[in-house]
Amino acid sequence: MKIALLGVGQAGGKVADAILDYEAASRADFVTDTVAINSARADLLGLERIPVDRRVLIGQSRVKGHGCGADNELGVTVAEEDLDEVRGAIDDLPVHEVDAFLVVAGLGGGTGSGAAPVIARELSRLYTEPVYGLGILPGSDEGGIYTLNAARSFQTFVREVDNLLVFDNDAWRRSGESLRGGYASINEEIARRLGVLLSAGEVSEPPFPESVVDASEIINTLAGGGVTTIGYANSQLDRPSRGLFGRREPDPNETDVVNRITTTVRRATLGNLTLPANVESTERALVVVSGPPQYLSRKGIEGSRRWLEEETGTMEVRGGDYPIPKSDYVAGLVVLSGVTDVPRIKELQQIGAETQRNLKARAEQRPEALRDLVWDGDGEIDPLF
Ligand SMILES: Nc1nc2c(ncn2[C@@H]2O[C@H](COP(=O)(O)OP(=O)(O)OP(=O)(O)O)[C@@H](O)[C@H]2O)c(=O)[nH]1
Repeated sequence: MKIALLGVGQAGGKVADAILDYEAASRADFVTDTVAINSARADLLGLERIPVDRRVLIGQSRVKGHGCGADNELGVTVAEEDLDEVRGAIDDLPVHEVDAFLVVAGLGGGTGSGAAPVIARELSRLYTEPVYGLGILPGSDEGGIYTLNAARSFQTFVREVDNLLVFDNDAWRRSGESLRGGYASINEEIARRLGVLLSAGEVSEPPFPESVVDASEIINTLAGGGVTTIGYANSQLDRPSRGLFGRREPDPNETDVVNRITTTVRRATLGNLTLPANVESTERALVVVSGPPQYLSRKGIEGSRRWLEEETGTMEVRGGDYPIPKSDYVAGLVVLSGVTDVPRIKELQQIGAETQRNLKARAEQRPEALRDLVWDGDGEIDPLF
């Protein structure tokens, strides 16, 4: 699937950069064009892969290139005010070569959280191609305001896109990974998952897939809107070295191949989702199995599809393969689209609502508290003027 990629805010830009890294390392060409949009000049300068002339600074007259400081209403305002600048960049996109748009942003801050839904709405207004969002949820240790921002942006973003793919920074941390050392490894993980999905149907040299996951398979899986979570797992291959004279590797046993695929797909679905969700609440699903061609099997993929049908209770499960000859592992990627039972979103909304109540109550008490602080109780002290 060919996409136009728009990274909004710092997280959006960095994840877009990571997706371009993945593309450069893979055999496929799936990003037609990229645009980074931010209100912080330094964040735009820090990007590596997105071309300099595809970086758009918004909100300069209001925030002077310093970002929105986790104020996502300001994020909305600067995007709306500078929509012409954004439109200018979008106008340059070779839209005839694009199957869909992908707008990426961290939902906890100001710029990405506020501007991404505005940009998605504008893309939907201008083009007939689907507009997907990739929203990153903040870690729960980031604090109330980030959670409230994410809860508000989530509601709006879901409404403005054709489907919102969600990645929860918290789920990554709970899986035992650390957020320390920056977000580099988490961004690589996001890029890998999207990369496998989007590049599977865009292989330009043999071996070609037996069962191609093309753009229409992805679009049909994401049709109907809502929220999507993506599972991924891989199984390391113990491949014999080729020896001095490049002996051909013996073909693996068929039963082992099938078992490896089905186990990997189960692991991807049950323990490794970008947003933990009750699998039974899935509306549509898609499975892609990648690896060296001799480790891919129609029987294995069919078995995984059937297993997913049973597990999700939906009959709409699509599937295909993505041969990568030099890969050292077999990977299973599972897209669960239209999930509705997602405890983390409920938690986010609950904490967000508490934070909002707390902020409102404090704002109401503040004028009186400040008056008490500034004026001496008996009014004996005269102000200067
Ligand atoms: N996965 C991932 N998450 C990130 C990254 N950087 C920030 N985040 C998350 O995204 C949220 C928003 O942060 P930023 O993207 O820096 O914020 P912004 O959209 O630029 O907005 P302002 O800085 O407030 O103008 C944070 O609360 C983090 O949860 C990143 O590189 N990767």
